[in-house]
Amino acid sequence: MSRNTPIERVRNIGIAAHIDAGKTTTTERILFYTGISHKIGEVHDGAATMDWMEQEKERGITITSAATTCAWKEHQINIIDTPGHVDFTIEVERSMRVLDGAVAVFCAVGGVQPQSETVWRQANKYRVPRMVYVNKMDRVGADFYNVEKQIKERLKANPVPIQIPIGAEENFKGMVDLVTMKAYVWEDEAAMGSSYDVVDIPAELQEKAEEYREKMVEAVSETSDELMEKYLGGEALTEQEIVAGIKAGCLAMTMIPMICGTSFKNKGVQPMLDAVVAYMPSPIEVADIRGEYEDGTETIVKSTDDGEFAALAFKIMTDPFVGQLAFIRVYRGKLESGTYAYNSIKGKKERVGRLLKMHANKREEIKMLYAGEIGAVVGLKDTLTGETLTGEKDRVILERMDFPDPVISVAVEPKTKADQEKMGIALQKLAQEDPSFRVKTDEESGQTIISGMGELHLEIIVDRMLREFKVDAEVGQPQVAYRETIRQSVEQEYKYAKQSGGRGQFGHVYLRLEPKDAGTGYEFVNDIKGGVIPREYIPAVDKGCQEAMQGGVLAGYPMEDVKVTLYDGSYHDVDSSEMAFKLAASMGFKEGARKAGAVILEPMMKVEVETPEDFMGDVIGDLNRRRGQINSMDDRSGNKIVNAFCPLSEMFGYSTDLRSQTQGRASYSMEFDHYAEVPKNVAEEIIKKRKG
Ligand SMILES: Nc1nc2c(ncn2[C@@H]2O[C@H](COP(=O)(O)OP(=O)(O)OP(=O)(O)O)[C@@H](O)[C@H]2O)c(=O)[nH]1
Repeated sequence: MSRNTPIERVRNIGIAAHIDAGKTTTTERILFYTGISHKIGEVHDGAATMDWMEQEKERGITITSAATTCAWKEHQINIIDTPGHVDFTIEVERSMRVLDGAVAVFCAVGGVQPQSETVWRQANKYRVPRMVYVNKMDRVGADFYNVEKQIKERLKANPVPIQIPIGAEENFKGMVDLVTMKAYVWEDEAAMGSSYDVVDIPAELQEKAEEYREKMVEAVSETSDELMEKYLGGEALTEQEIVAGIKAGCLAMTMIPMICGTSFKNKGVQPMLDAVVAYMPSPIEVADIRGEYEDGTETIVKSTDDGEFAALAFKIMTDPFVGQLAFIRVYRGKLESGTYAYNSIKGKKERVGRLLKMHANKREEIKMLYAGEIGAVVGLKDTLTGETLTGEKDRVILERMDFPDPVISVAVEPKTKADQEKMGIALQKLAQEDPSFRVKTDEESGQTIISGMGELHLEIIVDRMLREFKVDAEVGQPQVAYRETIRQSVEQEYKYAKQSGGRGQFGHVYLRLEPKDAGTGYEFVNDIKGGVIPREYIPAVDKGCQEAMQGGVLAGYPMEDVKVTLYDGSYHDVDSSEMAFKLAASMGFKEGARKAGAVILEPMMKVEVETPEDFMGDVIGDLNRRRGQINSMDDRSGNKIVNAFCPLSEMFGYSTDLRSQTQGRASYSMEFDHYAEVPKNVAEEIIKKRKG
C-alpha cells in the first residue's frame, strides 16, 4: 500500500501564542477553510471544537495538545495545538519536539508579551522554524509595524514582512502580498470570508509595498551567494527564487516571514495556509532526530519511508469513547493497524489496535501511518509520553524528553469511601497522561498528595477528577515542594546491634556524607576494603541511605545532592543481615546529615511583571515583601518591566493581588527557575509547622 500524501507534502506545525492572541480562533478558521469543520465555533460562546475539554471552555484556555489533521492544496497539514499558559510549558515542550515548524500568533495590539517570550525561547531551544501571523488587525490600536519592531527588539529575531496590511482597525481590508505584488481584499462578510478578491495594489499603498518588497528581496538575497550576486548586479529575482529564498531563510531561522490578518473577522487565513505550505518545512527538510541503542551507541534517525518503523509517543490521553490513546509522530517507516510495535524503553512488545487520525470533530480510522505523519494509536498498554515505538529488530530509542520535577503539592481527600477507590484510578490515569504531574501517599498522614508545576495546573487536575471521573474530593492548601540538602562533609559511624533472645541483629557502618552541586542528585560509593563488610550487604547500605534521604532530617522533605561513601564497618557471622545493615545505614545517615549543616531549599520562580510606570513602586514594594530579588528593570513600549526571582511560597494568589494593586493594568508571567536555600527564620517556621 502506498501513501496518499507523499512525505514532501506533509506539514507538522504548531500554532504558538500567548493567551488571548487568538490561537483557538485561528485554528478554528483553518479547520473551517480546509473543509473539515462546517460551523465556526466561537471561543466566547464556548463551542470551539479544539477546546473540547469542559474546563478549557469555561476558562477559555487551551490546555491539551491535540493533533488535528487537515488538507490544503494537496498537502496534509497536521496541527499540533500548543498551550499559551506557563503552567503548561511541559505541554509546549512536548509539542515542540514533534512539530517541524510553527506559526507564532501575535495580537496586533498587545504585540510581544512576556509569555510570548517564553514560548519563543522554547522554539529556539528546539530549533523550530517559524513564521509570524499578526492577528486581530481589526482591533482598535492594531499596529503591524509595531509588532515587527517588538519582535526585533524583544525576541532578537529578524522578522521580514512578506505581506503588508491594507488599512487597520475597522478599516482593515486585507493585505498586499509582496511576493506577487497583488492585493488580497475581503469584501463579503456574509460568506465567512471564504472568498476574496485578488486586485491591484491600492495607489496609496504602492510606495510602501515597494519599500517593503525591497527589504524582503534584500533579505532573500542574503540566503545564498547566487542570489546575492544577482541582487548586487541589479538583476531582478524571479518569483520562484524569492519563494525558495524565503523558505531557505525560514528553515535556517535567519528570517521570520511575517504576515497578518484577523481570524475573527475572517480575513487572512487562506493566505496563511498558502504560506504554511510554501515556507514551513516538510518532515524531510528538518534536522534528523537523534537516537541511541540500549548499549549506548548513538545513531541518527532520518525521516524516510524506508527502513524500520520508529515513532515517538508524545501524548497519552484517555478518551471517554475509545479508551487510552497514544499520539505518535512517525519518523521512519510505517505502522499498520492490528500489528505489533516494540517499546524500546520498556523492552516490551505492544499490540497496535486501531490507528486514528484526529480531526477537530471526528476521528478517522486509518490502516497505516507513514513516515512524517501524526496519529493516535488505540490499545497500547504500557507506553507513556516520551517513549519510543519501533520495529522489533531495530529497537532504537529516540531522544528523550525532559520533564521538570513538580514544585507544588496539594493534599486531596476523597469525600466518601466510594470516592476513595475511584480517586485512585482517576489520579493514576491523569498521571499517565501528564508526566509533570505526580501522585503519592504521605506516609505519616496517609493523605494522597498530588504535585505539579503550578497552582493552576493542580486546579485543573482536581477539576478533571470531578468532571471526568466523578470523584468528589476536598482539596487542602497548596504546599511548596521543599527539599533538603547538606552544606558540610561529615564522617559518621553507626552500629546497629540488637540482642532480643534468639538471633540478634548486627550491622556496623562508617559513612562519609558530602554535599554535591545543585541538581546532581544522590551518589553512593562503596569504598570497603578487605571485606570488612561482605559484598552481599552493600546494596542494603545504599538502600538504607536512599530511604533516609526520602524523609529528610529537618522537616521531612526529601534530601538531594548528597554523596555517600561507605568506607569502613564490621559484621557478625551469625547476627548480621541485610535488614540490620539497612537500618544501620539509614540511622547513620540521619545522624550524620543532622551534623552536616542540613538546610531547606525552596523553589524560586522567575517572575516578570509588566506594569505602567505609575504602579512600579507598588509592584516592587510588594515583590520585596514577598522576599523577591529584583534582577532588572527595563522599559517596554511605555511600560516598565520588572524581572525578579521570588520564592514560590510567597506567590500564592499573586494574580489577584497584582490586579487589585494596579487596577488590572499590570500583567505577569512566572515559571520555575531553580532551588535556593531558605533564610534561617523562614526555615524555623517551616520546621515548626511540620513538627507541630
Ligand atoms: N477583534 C478580534 N478578536 C479576536 C480575533 N481573533 C480572536 N479574537 C478574540 O480574542 C479572544 C481570544 O481568542 P482565542 O482564539 O481564544 O485565543 P487563544 O490564543 O486561543 O487563547 P487561549 O486558548 O486562552 O490560549 C476571543 O474572545 C476571540 O474572539 C481577531 O482577529 N480580532
